[in-house]
Amino acid sequence: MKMKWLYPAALLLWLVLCALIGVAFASRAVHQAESELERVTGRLAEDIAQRLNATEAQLDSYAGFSTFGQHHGELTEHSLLLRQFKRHRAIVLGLRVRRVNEDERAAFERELSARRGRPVAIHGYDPGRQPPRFTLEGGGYYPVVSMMPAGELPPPFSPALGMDVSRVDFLYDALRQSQRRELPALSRPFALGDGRLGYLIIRPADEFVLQPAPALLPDRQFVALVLRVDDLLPRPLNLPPGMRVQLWHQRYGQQDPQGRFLDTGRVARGPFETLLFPSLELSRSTGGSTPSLMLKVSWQLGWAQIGLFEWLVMALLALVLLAVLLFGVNNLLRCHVDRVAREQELFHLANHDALTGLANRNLFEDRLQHAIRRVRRNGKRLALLLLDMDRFKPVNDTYGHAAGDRVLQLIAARLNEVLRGEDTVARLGGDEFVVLLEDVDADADVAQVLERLQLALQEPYDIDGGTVTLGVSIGTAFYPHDGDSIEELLAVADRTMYSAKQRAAER
Ligand SMILES: Nc1nc2c(ncn2[C@@H]2O[C@H](COP(=O)(O)OP(=O)(O)OP(=O)(O)O)[C@@H](O)[C@H]2O)c(=O)[nH]1
Repeated sequence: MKMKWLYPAALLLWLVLCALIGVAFASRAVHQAESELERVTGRLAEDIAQRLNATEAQLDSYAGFSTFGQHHGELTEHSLLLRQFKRHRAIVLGLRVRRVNEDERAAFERELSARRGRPVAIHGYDPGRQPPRFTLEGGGYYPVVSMMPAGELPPPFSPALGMDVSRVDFLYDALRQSQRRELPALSRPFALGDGRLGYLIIRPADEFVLQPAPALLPDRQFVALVLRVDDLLPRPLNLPPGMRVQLWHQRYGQQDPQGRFLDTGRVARGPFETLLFPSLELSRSTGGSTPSLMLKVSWQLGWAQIGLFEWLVMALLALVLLAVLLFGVNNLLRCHVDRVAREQELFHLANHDALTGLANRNLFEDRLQHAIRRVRRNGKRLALLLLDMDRFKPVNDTYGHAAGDRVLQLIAARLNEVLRGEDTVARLGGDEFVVLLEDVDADADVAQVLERLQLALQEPYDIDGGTVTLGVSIGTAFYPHDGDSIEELLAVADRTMYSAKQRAAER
């Protein structure tokens, strides 16, 4: 049996095992990455919530002192606000907004103009126009009644005094949210004057503080802060390679660029990496007292997930596996070769004569059987020659058994020399040999072989201590003429051999 397939099979097994090791290490890396993603997402969500809570606290204190300012003058309010701004760099602007009904509008504008010392009218804001166009429509208004600082203001707040918040959809949306929940609400982000992103946080002012100012009841007042988006998240973000952070307003879809607070952008990965490694993602709702932001952290994993140590361990495991497999295959092959050699040896011992190396009776009968079957098909003849040496016993008696053995070996060698390769010669025992000639065409051919055998075997044999000469008596039998079984053929050959021996003895 050929065992050459063992090497490719071992190589295939090795590749499969290497792939399994790779998968095990990769799944371990993915598991670690999942924990890391959870940790980073939790940390960011926590951070954002804390920052928004701090901003809400600023807004709460602004709500307090803005009404206080109405009693003690705006100068006091502004100086308190300025102090707050200095401590909290993220704050860009503080605003106070008040609801004014249509029938109160004229009185309100008069009062605001008198307070500001210049004409102030309620106006809308159309950011689509360059320069922006300020318009006004009927109904109720939410004009800005106070703002800080009053200098260079970012759109949509320039000029903000008297601007109707309800005409800016995203600001009005935040205002309505805060009104409904009686809690702070966030607007979507918008561009500040310096091009950076800002957002507005707004809440109703504390009405019980307004009690001593009946002129303002039943109007609702709101306070708002405009803050920089940059300060909503820790800087730098310190993200692992390949990680992407997206933060958007819950009232906008993830794909809507209007609601986007932050997007660190997709990280480029090779096609092989995207094919082999999974992409993980985790979303969290975050914010202050009313979570209004969505945080999504996605992570396309890649080669970087598997560290140098893991690569080394994998390479080592692969090498050890290869060595073990090659060792196993070599051992298997060696065992196989040994077994085949042992089988061949056993076969030889079972079918050959130990002294001369010629076929024994067993093998001879087998060959004869095969030859009879072949000849039955092709109609040819077989000849069986039975050889018995004359005067062999005296060799043993005179020169010893070892010399007799040597002579038997020399006889075998001469038989092999005289006969063709395809003829079978066997030792039946003692000094008796048998020859099988196949494809015999004519009797003359057999006679020729008999003569050659007799000449060769009658030549003197050199042994230790002298030279011996032997005779040989040969009996013949033909298949199918003399029988069609081995026993019949051997019996006929034995008879003719015996007659030949007698003739030789008489001479
Ligand atoms: N050395 C040796 N002698 C053997 C072996 N096997 C048998 N013999 C001997 O060979 C002899 C064969 O006997 P025979 O055939 O009667 O002897 P022979 O002198 O040839 O007599 P004829 O055949 O009548 O001429 C016996 O003496 C056996 O002991 C063997 O393996 N080695």
